Amino acid sequence: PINSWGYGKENGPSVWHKDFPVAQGNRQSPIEIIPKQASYDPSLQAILLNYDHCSSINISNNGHSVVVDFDDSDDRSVIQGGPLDNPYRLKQFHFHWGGKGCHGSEHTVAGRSYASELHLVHWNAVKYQTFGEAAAAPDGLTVLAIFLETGDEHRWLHRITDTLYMVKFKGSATDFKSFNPKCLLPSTLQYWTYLGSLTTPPLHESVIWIVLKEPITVSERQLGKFRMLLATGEEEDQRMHMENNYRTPQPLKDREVRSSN
Ligand SMILES: NS(=O)(=O)c1ccc2oc(=S)[nH]c2c1
Ligand SMILES: [Zn+2]
Repeated sequence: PINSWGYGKENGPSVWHKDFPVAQGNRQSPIEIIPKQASYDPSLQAILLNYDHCSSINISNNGHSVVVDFDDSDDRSVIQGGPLDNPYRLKQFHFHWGGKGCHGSEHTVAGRSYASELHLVHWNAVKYQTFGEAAAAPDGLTVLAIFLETGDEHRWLHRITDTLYMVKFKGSATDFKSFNPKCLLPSTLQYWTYLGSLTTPPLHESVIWIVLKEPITVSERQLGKFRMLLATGEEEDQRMHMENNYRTPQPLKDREVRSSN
């Protein structure tokens, strides 16, 4: 069935095009970012994140990642500025990670990948009525991507990793209130930006990507807790750990990557 996609040999990124032909489209994500080939655009503004009154609702395991959902019924948590024409509302954030070592990010930078990548997903509530409608529109979504590299322990990530045991199984969810993702940002907001897509099915070409240049540092121990999550449900007897849930870079085709200062 169409919703059985995953990251395994039989249902992974190399066969997604069978159910989702746009996988071979002209603005697919992720991409390899080559800093020297990115064009510095002085007209690009700074990224503005107004997350102060953000309201996270819950944390859940959808079998592909662990997702923190937000109340997006008003403009309390928005991203604006940068390449954006209007504010985009925060809907959810989730992660992609590897099995071990330094693979796991989706975007790569001059051939190097990071251990993990955090995606903060926002939608254009000025032009569209629902997330679903925006997710299918060329300027519908903006995803802020943050690289995670391993090193010292991240002082705030434990708030997430301490709850992962409660969402071990696919389909599980638990309350996760008043978490402000601002605590997961690096110290500078320099970025690359380009037009791309969702990196998981349905792979809609609806994302204005904003990829931060500066990674955040998390410990191997913290990252290890993500790998204890299961891609399978409690009732399934064949347990599969959730890891290597990343798509590899796609052809840049006729796109340019712009760089902020
Ligand atoms: N990995 S990602 O491109 O940020 C992304 C963001 C939102 C999504 O909603 C569906 S459905 N699939 C998605 C993938
Ligand atoms: Zn993602």
